[in-house]
Formats: sequence, structure tokens, C-alpha cells
Amino acid sequence: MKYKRIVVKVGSSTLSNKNAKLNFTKIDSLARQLVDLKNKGYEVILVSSGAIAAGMGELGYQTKPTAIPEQQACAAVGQGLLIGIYNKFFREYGAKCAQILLTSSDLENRNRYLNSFNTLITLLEKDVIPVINENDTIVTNEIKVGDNDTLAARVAGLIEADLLINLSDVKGLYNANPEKAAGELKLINKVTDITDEIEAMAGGKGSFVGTGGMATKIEAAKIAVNSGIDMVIGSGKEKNSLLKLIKMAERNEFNLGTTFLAQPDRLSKRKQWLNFNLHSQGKILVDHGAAAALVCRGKSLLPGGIKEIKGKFKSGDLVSIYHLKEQIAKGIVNYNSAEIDQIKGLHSDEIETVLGYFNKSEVVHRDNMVVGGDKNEY
Ligand SMILES: Nc1ncnc2c1ncn2[C@@H]1O[C@H](COP(=O)(O)OP(=O)(O)O)[C@@H](O)[C@H]1O
Ligand SMILES: N[C@@H](CCC(=O)OP(=O)(O)O)C(=O)O
Repeated sequence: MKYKRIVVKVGSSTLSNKNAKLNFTKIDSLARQLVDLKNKGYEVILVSSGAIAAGMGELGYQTKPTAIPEQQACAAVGQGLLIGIYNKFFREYGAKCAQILLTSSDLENRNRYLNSFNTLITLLEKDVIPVINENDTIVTNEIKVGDNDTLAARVAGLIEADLLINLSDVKGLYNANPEKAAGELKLINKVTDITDEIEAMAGGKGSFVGTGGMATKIEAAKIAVNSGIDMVIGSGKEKNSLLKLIKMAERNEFNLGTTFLAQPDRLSKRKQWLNFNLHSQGKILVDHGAAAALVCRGKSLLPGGIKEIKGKFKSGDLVSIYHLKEQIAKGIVNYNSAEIDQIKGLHSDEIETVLGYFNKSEVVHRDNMVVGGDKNEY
């Protein structure tokens, strides 16, 4: 077995019918395949979308409501339906499942991140299939993960999965958005490097229930491969597609869907957490010497190389580190923005005299820093 722990993400478009009501045949088939995989010795974790779609079907919405409270009401109704159906089918096939609803802040907070890990591991040890979704009923646009593609990739990193399968309503990544492209489409079977060209192929969602389309699947692939996890996007619509995709991946073949291959230089778990789960709270601009020390020599950031601070942040926050106009790293600061403003350009020996106390010589230690870094805004 090349893979042991597999996260499977399934989209709303696969789980629901055109009128947004749940597609029981598809859910039954997915549950059966997941239990088959578990019985073969794999550990499986399901990230399932579909709560809002199921709630829309139940409450009679013809289109996705734009008002957030209405979406949340749909999610509250739909999530119950969804987990009820999963529970029914899993039990029919002799397996147990558990519901875990996560928010972005659960993954940002280091303690809650580690607690989620402990719960998931315990469930796997107890032979339970975790079924994860975003806790849509309590998050608003500003603070939500927003799409289950990247949520699944973050969960795959959290749980140290070996493989992430993303089941959608398309066979994989095409050279152009099938909704818009004229002419013949080409399925990209294997991606070793997520280049700008690959990113440019990905467009928005295809169905009225989907979120993010191919663009968020590519974002997810970036998280997965940099966490050392292979990711396959494949069709969730065809018979036994999950089993077929895993068989293909086990054989190192690339004839179904799109496989994104894990990068050999994966980030450590701590660096994955800070890079893919934390939001940058400010900016530190550094000089040429500091930029070279960070990027070329893997050094920590000392006060001497700092030129300017932007934003107001606390000690322990994540900040983006810039040289000229380019983000060169992201890291967790040992001092707050006002303090860094006071010690910028100084030698570390002078910190205590200026601030009246001393914490660390480094403003950002290299163990708390990712060079380059996911560009998730400041
Ligand atoms: N280059 C592309 N290749 C394949 N699908 C694409 C591409 N660009 C955009 N899409 C759209 O992405 C959709 C899948 O994403 P989405 O609608 O969010 O579904 P899901 O519910 O499975 O997450 C496809 O139906 C397709 O219309
Ligand atoms: N959390 C939402 C799904 C969000 C989402 O990413 O949807 P999709 O693009 O269908 O995977 C729900 O359960 O309705």
C-alpha cells in the first residue's frame, strides 16, 4: 500500500440533484466505497459539502440565497439531513461515522488545531469515519474558510494524510473552463509543478450549488503538495469512481482525473500550520542584507535589517515580510508592532535598553518563518 491515510472531499454538485435535493444514490455509493476502503485497511476521512444545497432543497429555494443568515439557515437544516443520511448508509455497511464542524479560527488557534488533530486521530483509532464540514451556521464571510476544497487540504495537512481525493462534477482539470471554452477540451492528467499557466486554466464554479470552482481546487492542491500530500481531482459522478481513482494512484498511473504530485521538500507541520492557516496581521519591510540572509541563508530576522512596519499587530501574530514590493517570507513575531518600530535598524544588544525588557534577539525566528509563503493577503 503506497497510501494509508486518505482524505476524500466531495462537492455539493456531486451530492445533490439539479433541484438541490440530496442525491441518495450518490451518497449511498460514496458511503459504500469509503467503507470498502476502510475494510481494505485504509484510514478514511470525509470532508463533505452539501449542507447549504440540502437545506435549499428542503426549504424550497430555487437559487442560492445571497443573504448570509439565509445561507446559514439552509446550512443548519441541511447539515442535519446530510449527517443523518451518512449515518444511515455507513451503519448499513457496518461502519460508524462522526460529525466534526470546523471554522477557520479553529485551525488558526494552535491549541484548537492540536485538539482537532487529537480528536481525529482518536476517531480513526476507534475505527470511526470522521465526516467534516465547515461550521457554516456560525461563520460570516470575513472569517470563514469559505470553500471545502481548501478546508479539505488544510485538514489533510492537519491529519498528516498521504493522499487527498477531491470528487467533483468534472473529470479533473481541463486546459480551460468547460463552461466557457470553445473547441476541444484537454484533460490534464498529471501536474508536477503548479505554474502560473496551470492556475490560469482554472475558472469559477460550474453549478448553482458549487463554491469556488476549479480555482479553489488549485489553491487546495498548492496546500496539499507543499504539505507532502498527493492530490487527485476526479469525477464523483461515475460508478465506483473513488475506488478507481485510488487504485490508479496506488499503481502510480495517471490515466484518470488530475494528479498533483507532492513536493519532495515538504514544510514541517508547524510551518504548514502557520503558512496555510494563519492570516497575516501586518507587514515588515526589510533591507537587501536581511532579505538575502532570510531567503538565501535560512537565517532569522533580526531588528537590524528592518526598515519599516505597516499595520498594528501583537507579539505572536503572523506578519508578511517584504523586500521592496515582494513578499519574501511570513513568520510569527516576538515583539508587537510598536516595539519593532522602536528597535528597527538596531543591534539586538540594544533591545533591552530601548524597550526596558528583552524577549528574544530575533524579531522572527527561522523556526517560525516560511520563506516565500502562501500569499494570503495582509
Ligand atoms: N479548467 C477547468 N477545468 C475543469 N473545471 C473547471 C475549470 N475551470 C472551472 N471549472 C468549473 O469548476 C467546476 C467544479 O467546481 P465547483 O462548481 O465548485 O464544484 P464542487 O461542488 O465539486 O466543488 C466545474 O463544474 C467547472 O465548471
Ligand atoms: N460548507 C458548504 C460547502 C462549501 C463548498 O466548498 O462547496 P463545494 O464547492 O460544493 O465543495 C456546504 O456544506 O454547503
